[in-house]
Amino acid sequence: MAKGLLIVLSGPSGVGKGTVCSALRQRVPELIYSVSATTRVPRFGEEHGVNYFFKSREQFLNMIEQDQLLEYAQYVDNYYGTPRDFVEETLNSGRDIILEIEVQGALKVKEKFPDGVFVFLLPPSLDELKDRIQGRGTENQATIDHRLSVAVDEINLLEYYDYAVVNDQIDLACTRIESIIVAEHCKVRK
Ligand SMILES: Nc1ncnc2c1ncn2[C@@H]1O[C@H](COP(=O)(O)OP(=O)(O)OP(=O)(O)O)[C@@H](O)[C@H]1O
Ligand SMILES: Nc1nc2c(ncn2[C@@H]2O[C@H](COP(=O)(O)O)[C@@H](O)[C@H]2O)c(=O)[nH]1
Repeated sequence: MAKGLLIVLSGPSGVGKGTVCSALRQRVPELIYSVSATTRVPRFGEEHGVNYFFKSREQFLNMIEQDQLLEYAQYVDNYYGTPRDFVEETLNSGRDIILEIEVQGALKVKEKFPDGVFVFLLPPSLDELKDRIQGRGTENQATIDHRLSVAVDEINLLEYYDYAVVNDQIDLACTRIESIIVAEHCKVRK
């Protein structure tokens, strides 16, 4: 059986990865979502096992030690990582999986899965990025400033990705990513 596609969606904080990914999953229900582990505290309405597996620092370090993570990164004040077994089992069963992760982690995944499809989501402008992250209202000002301060360095790593998608409108960004997935399925593998 052919393996599924590994799709990695990255981009700076506040660009709309979560929003676009949710909309994409509504349109492509067979697309499996990789739930990450994190040491970040849950935001209002977030659920363990749905949005993230929320872990203590000790539990997270234990997952690293047990080699349970495909990749992990320290981003701003917390750890984030992708549980390995779920990704491998999904791909081996022939289903496509999407990882919504930051750039350091995405580049580690690329080393392990060079055949993955790496999509970078871009904001229409840096001012719009700032407005979106501020407008979400989930982080304090110091965290927002920290996240924005790494955003330009993250965008500078765009060249390591296969596709750049501008998230100007959610529906359009989804259509672009859906088209990429269709094209990747039609690709002649050599
Ligand atoms: N195309 C868009 N136009 C306007 N607002 C948008 C668009 N896409 C997302 N947003 C808004 O921008 C904010 C940030 O979106 P979202 O939380 O999805 O970003 P993210 O990239 O997942 O952020 P993080 O990496 O911090 O988790 C949200 O309030 C969301 O509603
Ligand atoms: N390297 C990884 N990055 C991840 C993972 N899961 C999420 N993320 C990214 O972290 C930042 C911050 O997320 P937030 O939920 O606190 O706003 C964002 O860019 C996420 O995409 C992961 O498993 N590995």
